[in-house]
Amino acid sequence: MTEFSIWEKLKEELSQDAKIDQKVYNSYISKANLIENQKNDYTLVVKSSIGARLVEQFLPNISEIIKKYTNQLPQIDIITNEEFKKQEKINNEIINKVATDYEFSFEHFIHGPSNTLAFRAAWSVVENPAQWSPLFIYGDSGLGKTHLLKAIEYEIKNKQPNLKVKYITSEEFGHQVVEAIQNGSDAIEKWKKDFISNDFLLIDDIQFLAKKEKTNEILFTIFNHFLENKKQLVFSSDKVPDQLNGFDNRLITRFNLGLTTQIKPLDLDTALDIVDAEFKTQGLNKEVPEEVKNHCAKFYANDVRKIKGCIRKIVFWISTTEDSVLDIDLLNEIFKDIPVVNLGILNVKKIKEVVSEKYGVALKTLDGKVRTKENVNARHVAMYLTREILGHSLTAIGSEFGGRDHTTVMSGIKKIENSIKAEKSFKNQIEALKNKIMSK
Ligand SMILES: Nc1ncnc2c1ncn2[C@@H]1O[C@H](COP(=O)(O)OP(=O)(O)OP(=O)(O)O)[C@@H](O)[C@H]1O
Repeated sequence: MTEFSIWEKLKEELSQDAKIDQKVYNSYISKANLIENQKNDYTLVVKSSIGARLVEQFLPNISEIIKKYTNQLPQIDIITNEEFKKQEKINNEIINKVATDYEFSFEHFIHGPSNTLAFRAAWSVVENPAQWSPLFIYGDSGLGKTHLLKAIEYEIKNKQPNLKVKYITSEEFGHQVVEAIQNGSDAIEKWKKDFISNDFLLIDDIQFLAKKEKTNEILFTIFNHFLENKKQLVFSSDKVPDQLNGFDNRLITRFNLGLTTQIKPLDLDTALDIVDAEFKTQGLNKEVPEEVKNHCAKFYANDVRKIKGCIRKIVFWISTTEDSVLDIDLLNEIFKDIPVVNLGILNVKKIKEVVSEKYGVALKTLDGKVRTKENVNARHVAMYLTREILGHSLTAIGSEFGGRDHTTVMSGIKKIENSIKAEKSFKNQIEALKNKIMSK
């Protein structure tokens, strides 16, 4: 018998019990709910605290009736609706927190050549707090910076609960500073005190605090406190400290004081491991052909978020379309509305082939160091088209074109953009190349 039917039975019997005041029954017992927490352990939820007190005196009667149905004397707690809602909220928060936190743990961070340094740096912060402070992790969007910050938070919270750790996005940080400032000097001091009481402070996407003078001033004092007291700071950003515009120089110098580490676009093996893990997480009970995995990994190696999105889409498609065969043709079908995701056709190699043919330069010189005018122009065009068609990040393009840094890539792309603006014939030439690549 479920707790619901027990309760319905109980109410029937209680309503006929001469020892129970009818007013108490009508106002409270008939409107209460009985919840079974575990076997033989119940919570009776009553609408108000007065009601709870009145019903309490009938607990022995209620227990006896339950025993008639379960053969055991139950444990019953009485709480009010309000208390119940609060408790339920806390329980839900705990459940959600555990689920999301665990997803972002070190165990779930797949590492290989492209991100292993950042992974090890994050882990060393957990093992030897403050030895490397601040730790500054930078890299393009979707490559796991937040994941590593949250993994540090998860690890400290669960394994070293004596240490206090605070993870915060820079937007939230800025928002809290503004709110505290609006509430006056006592509020800002109280807020700062609370902040510096942490042993670990992890601020995500610090680039969003650029040009926020007052917030940066406060960050500066918090920063100094952490350094002076040998506590751990961790920042993530999309750029190295020296390229962060809109920050005071004294903050940039401090960002550089500890350990700075990059997460690079994924190498193929790491991307493939992530693809495998994501297919497993999504619960696809079908063999995934190597060529499909390869395409997902290669195409999205510059953003894990996109790898995950792509796999979710594939799994959804497979689970809703009967008899579909998971192969490259199916991928092209799934992603046909997004031309750049035409997985069977487009990749950097194809772009390089079309460009080298057009300008009559050898394919390998596009990655090389030869700086004749023709080679440099062809290289810049190929980089520009890689950005334009595939949407790869500057850093990714740098590694795809012979290990160049992203500023070199940026200036090459800029030159092509300027020429497109200045010369109609050049613009047409680039358009024609683009069409050729897209239709290849
Ligand atoms: N190496 C990895 N192993 C497993 N999952 C990863 C890895 N890198 C990233 N992810 C997952 O990819 C998604 C995006 O990662 P995350 O939010 O950490 O990126 P980010 O670098 O902080 O991006 P942004 O700069 O846009 O905030 C998350 O679901 C994260 O768990």
